[in-house]
Amino acid sequence: MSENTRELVLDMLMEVTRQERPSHVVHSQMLMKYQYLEKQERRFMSRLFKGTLERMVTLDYVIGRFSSVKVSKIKPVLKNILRMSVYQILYMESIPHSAACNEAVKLAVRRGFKNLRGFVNGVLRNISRNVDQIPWPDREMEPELYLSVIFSVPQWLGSYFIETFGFNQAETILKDSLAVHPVTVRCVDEEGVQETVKILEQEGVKADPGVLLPYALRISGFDSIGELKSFQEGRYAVQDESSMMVVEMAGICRGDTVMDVCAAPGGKSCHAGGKLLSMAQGTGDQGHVYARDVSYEKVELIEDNVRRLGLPNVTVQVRDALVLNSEDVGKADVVLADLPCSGLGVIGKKPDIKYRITRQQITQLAALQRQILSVVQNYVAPGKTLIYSTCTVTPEENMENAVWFEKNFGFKLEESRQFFQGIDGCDGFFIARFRKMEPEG
Ligand SMILES: C[S@@+](CC[C@H](N)C(=O)[O-])C[C@H]1O[C@@H](n2cnc3c(N)ncnc32)[C@H](O)[C@@H]1O
Repeated sequence: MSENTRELVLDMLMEVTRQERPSHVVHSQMLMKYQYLEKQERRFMSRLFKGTLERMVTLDYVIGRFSSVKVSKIKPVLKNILRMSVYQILYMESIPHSAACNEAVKLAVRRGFKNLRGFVNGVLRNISRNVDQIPWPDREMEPELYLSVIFSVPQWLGSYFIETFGFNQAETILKDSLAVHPVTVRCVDEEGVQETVKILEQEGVKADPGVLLPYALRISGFDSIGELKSFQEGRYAVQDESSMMVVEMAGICRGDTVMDVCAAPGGKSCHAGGKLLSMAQGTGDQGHVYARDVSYEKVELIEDNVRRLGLPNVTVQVRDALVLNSEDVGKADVVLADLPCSGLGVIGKKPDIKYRITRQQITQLAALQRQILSVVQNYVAPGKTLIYSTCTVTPEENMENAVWFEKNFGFKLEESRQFFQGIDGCDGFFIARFRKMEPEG
């Protein structure tokens, strides 16, 4: 790999660790921007970038064991150079240790740390010589530190998971977050899944069935999904099966009015719109989805998906879900409230979440969810449905909020499901379906 490739990865890591942009955005922009690079180089960059981020706590632990300077005292650029080099040494068998060390030293010099090249070289050579003697924490004696270091999560999060789920389930969830998973897609033509499989195979993509739904596929063996013709033609949408379950559980009927109050990038709105279209079956009764989000930037993401998937019955609007629209009161057959959350069900896909989230933010998010629910419940027509969902696993944001909602508003909790990554074969996700009570008399 060229020096330049490693330098690009360093820049990407700097952007994420300075909290300028989320990792999935930095990664997809890299794939778009460097389309001219060899496939092999782009794969190397993806692996090194994602791997280093995913394993950051683990890498810092190892650096800390072999460095004379405390990790917290190492300058951010040098720290990221060390992290990505230790990642190569520990996890990339095809890279000789000497190459990882030499390239790191050159990179440090190019970034103005000429006088620290001995330090970088020393730490990396020391790690390289002792890969088999790293003193990892003990699973039985130090369970919290063990989860933190082995599965690369902040220690408070490891402790929180143990407290909430017990050690074994916490370990299963965290282990799955580091596993390599195929990309899950929702076939738009639910009846034509086999045809989509054939088209994907012609593009050199492996497609396996999903575990929860017949129209879900797990695809792998491609570089960037945006470059696949089948994707550009709108044959499928990238969506986890847990998220597809939202529309499945909503019980949408022909001609329904659906309000998706936090819709970007439009996964569930597009699913609902497609379902309504296929239910219409030439009757012209296509129903309607109002897909809303808080900003123009967010709404543009929904528009892109609606356009690509060709859905005439989805209207995209900028709306703040915290502000009541009086003209919508009692108008919806289905309100989808897929609310902002801590995202702990998707830390495998978006590893920066696990480093940024705090215990206090979980509590704040649970309160925000309550606020939004108390506004958007007004849009549900009597006898109709509200779906509350999150891509997280914390009881505070999920079942506790569902119980609170049933207790405080005129709704009946009809069904709820909590999915766990590593247990249910999908992302960690929560869905609750409520029915609005009809007025008495
Ligand atoms: C979990 S995501 C929604 C994912 C989406 N339902 C999908 O399936 O593609 C939560 C969304 O809530 C939006 N959001 C946050 N606060 C909001 C508010 N006050 N009003 C409307 N949307 C908001 C965020 O911009 C974010 O896009």
